[in-house]
Amino acid sequence: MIELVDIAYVRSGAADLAGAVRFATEVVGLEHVDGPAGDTEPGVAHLRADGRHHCLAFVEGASGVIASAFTVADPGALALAETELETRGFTVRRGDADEARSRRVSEFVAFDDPFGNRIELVVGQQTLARPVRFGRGSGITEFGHLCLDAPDVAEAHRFWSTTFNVRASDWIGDAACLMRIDEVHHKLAVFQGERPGLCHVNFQVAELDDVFRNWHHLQEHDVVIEMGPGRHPQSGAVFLYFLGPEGLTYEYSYGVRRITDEAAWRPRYFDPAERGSIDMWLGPTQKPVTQPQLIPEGIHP
Ligand SMILES: O=C(O)c1cccc(O)c1O
Ligand SMILES: [Fe+2]
Repeated sequence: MIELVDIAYVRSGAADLAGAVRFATEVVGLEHVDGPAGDTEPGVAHLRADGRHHCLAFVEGASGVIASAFTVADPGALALAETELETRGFTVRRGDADEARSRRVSEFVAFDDPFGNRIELVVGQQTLARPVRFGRGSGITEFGHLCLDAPDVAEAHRFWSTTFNVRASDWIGDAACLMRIDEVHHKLAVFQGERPGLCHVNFQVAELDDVFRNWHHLQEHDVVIEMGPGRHPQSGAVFLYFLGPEGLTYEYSYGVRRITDEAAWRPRYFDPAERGSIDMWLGPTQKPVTQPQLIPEGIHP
């Protein structure tokens, strides 16, 4: 059993790197760590939400997720994880020094999950001591969770829960499984999708008001709201999903449940066919984009 400590980052390709960074800072509110004053690395931009050096890295190139990363405790744990994954039949690759530097970690290994999602396990993720210089006052407090796509959610849960210290917190039938690695209701989710991929990245905000302020801000800037504001019956969080450049879906949420009595928690099974199973406020599940011409260049892929 491999012990995951936390989520670390998502690394994603950006065909228009400057556009992806502009959206992440000016719209989402993240800090561009290696902006004009930072140490620049050609073709890579690091975005920060909390103490971590970054939780999102854009790499100039084809759009789409490159890897999703989790922290393990120390180099010994990483070495054990490497052996364990190889024993289970996975091809595991050690990152080289340049790759580790770009990720601001001391060491990492990479492998593909059974569905083809590239996963990286890291140690020594850099922490920045200075406060986050948020690009906008969106109220972000931290990188909340990442959500992967897989064609078979039950099989994905089986993989994650038997290989790692990952437990199901709640199910939405065979459409989704929300999984925890610590007290937070979920830091990893898997949604049913035809292909592997990144379903969304989530950022927690400080107040309920931030969700609604952000909603207005996004609307004023003609950002495509995919769903919300609404309330997830699973984590209890008030949420807002919106579409960024390069096809990346972001989620703000406030008020995610913490599971403090680990022994007492039983995962619940919500029915994806029930209208309130994703949004207990019964909002529309997808806002149709009726006027795509209103979406400015660089905001929508
Ligand atoms: O927070 C949740 O409970 C949740 C539920 C369904 C889908 C999500 O993305 C979530 O974050
Ligand atoms: Fe989510």
